[in-house]
Amino acid sequence: MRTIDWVDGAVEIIDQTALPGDLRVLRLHTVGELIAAIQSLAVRGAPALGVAGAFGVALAARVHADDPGALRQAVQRIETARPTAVNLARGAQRAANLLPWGPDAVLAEACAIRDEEIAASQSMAFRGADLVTELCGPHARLLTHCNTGGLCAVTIGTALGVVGELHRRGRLTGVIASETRPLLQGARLTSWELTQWGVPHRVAVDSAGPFLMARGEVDAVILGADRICANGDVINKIGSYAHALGARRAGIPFLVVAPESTVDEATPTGAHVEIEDRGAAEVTAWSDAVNPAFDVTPADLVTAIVTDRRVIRLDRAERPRP
Ligand SMILES: CSC[C@@H](O)[C@@H](O)C(=O)COP(=O)(O)O
Repeated sequence: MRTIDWVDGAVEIIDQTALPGDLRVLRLHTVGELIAAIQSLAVRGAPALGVAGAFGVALAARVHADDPGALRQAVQRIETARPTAVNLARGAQRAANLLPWGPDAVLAEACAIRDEEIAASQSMAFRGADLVTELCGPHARLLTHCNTGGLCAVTIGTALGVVGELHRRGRLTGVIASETRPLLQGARLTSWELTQWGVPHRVAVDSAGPFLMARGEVDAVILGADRICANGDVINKIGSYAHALGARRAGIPFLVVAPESTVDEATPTGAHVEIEDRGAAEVTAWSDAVNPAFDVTPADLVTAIVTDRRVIRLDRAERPRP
């Protein structure tokens, strides 16, 4: 089942706010509905956001075919619906480049982006599984953060795709999914996906990760990215940096799996990236709160980045942009 697709003139998504209780499909007919789905995290995760951005422009191209001003405004609203994952603006912009050739050309480009993400997921799963075995030996116990499965992409996923591939190869001896406060992408979504795939796993509270590593219960941390900067800084779900510090202290690899569509060679470092602030309400109803949705893991804490085309060994001074 695909997380996001174009079906009979509308965008269909799995509503990730309803999981794990309900597996519900939403049909989005307008740019407004699509933006609301992005902002509520009904569709989320960097690769899926790239596809959503492109399909959003395909929707806009149909509705505003005769109104260039409204079309431009719709594209801009889609690109900026969430700020941190580079895929969203990139996917929207790629589809928007086809606007002069009409709505069918835009839709074809959006479908190409969808298909490229499916191929990228498959490629990362193989490449990442090989690297985990190289670094950790024939049997690995992995800790993952946030949700990086098929739900964050179109199918398969990024880091969780590697976990699934290692399971298929019989090379996995344990998975810990950190619950990922406050919206519980790990406890709700990763746990649901691993259950669907038949992968035994346990959920840990976020703050337990570094201690479990220190106690020798984890062979590597593996997670995704919303943006990878030219110097190798990794922007990902809040809590990733703490896991990187724990991994460095425990002396285990910290692996980032993300498609090339997430590598932003135009952004020099994490200091240049807007970190989404999702407001206090998601954290607590009874006291003030600060709620940054992502953090920056400095490049020197990252062992390797696995994309669909390359393995960048940051521990050997390689960088996304040489
Ligand atoms: C390749 S998925 C990697 C990231 O997009 C994922 O870990 C993440 O941080 C998603 O954040 P979310 O706020 O759920 O969209």
